[in-house]
Amino acid sequence: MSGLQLLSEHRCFGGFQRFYRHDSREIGLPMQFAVYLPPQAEQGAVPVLVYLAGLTCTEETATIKAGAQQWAAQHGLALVMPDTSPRGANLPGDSDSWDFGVGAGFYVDATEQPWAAHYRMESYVVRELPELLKTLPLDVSRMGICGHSMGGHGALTLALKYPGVFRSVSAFAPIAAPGRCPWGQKAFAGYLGEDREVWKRHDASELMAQARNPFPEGILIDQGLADKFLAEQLYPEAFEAACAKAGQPLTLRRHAGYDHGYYFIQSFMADHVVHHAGVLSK
Ligand SMILES: N[C@@H](CCC(=O)N[C@@H](CSC=O)C(=O)NCC(=O)O)C(=O)O
Repeated sequence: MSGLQLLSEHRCFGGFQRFYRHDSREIGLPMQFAVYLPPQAEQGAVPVLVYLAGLTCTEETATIKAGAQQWAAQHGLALVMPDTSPRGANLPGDSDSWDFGVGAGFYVDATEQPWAAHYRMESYVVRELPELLKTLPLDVSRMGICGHSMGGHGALTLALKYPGVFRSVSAFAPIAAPGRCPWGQKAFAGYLGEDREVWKRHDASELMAQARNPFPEGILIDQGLADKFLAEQLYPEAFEAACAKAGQPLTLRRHAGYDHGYYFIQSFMADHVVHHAGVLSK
């Protein structure tokens, strides 16, 4: 018994788009996630690309808007799209703002009260989800991770913290230095407390500055230059500098005219799937 409840299944590019619900051990509440199984999964276990979405999103957002399934079908990659926070905890203030609490779990394990009991998105993504995925035709020894904005922060930090879990990493417009930006400072103070040394353990630019070329096949980041959040919230240049210091190959592409939304993500999704498929097929 996997404990997974299949909520819906839809034919999509020769494979299946599925939505699951389960009682989460780490979160202590029911959680939902989306899985795209490409046609190749009918022949055997396929590699997995985990996609972490941004603030205000659910497991459905990128499933509907990112246009990733067509490329995943071509390259034989499964897509796993989790939710962005616990839901139903009903903690005081958890729905007062769109950048903290519900829809804004920031992919960390909270240590502060009242968040610590349920806001455990790091352990959920890194430990519980792979165990659940083993019950599907998925090869969790070949997993990559990608994400957007808050999810880009999640993808970069979880890849850097758990290189044994994720073999490839990429991001769209990631919050690349959360310790320096209002979104990150608010989330880290709320979930982790005021100690900035603790924040550094969850900050992609700080983690990368201490690393030594952990992803020799490179990291891919796309960033729109018409992104309204770029100057105040994202700091790709901090991650770029940290990669240079660490000897980490980075392809950081800056695109004139593209904003922060899913039209931008759709435009470059094929390249991200190719990036991950190239690493995970070896
Ligand atoms: N409500 C906000 C906008 C919220 C927003 O733009 N969310 C982004 C992620 S931002 C960083 O994590 C997102 O992906 N939204 C979903 C979508 O469908 O675009 C505001 O008022 O500005």
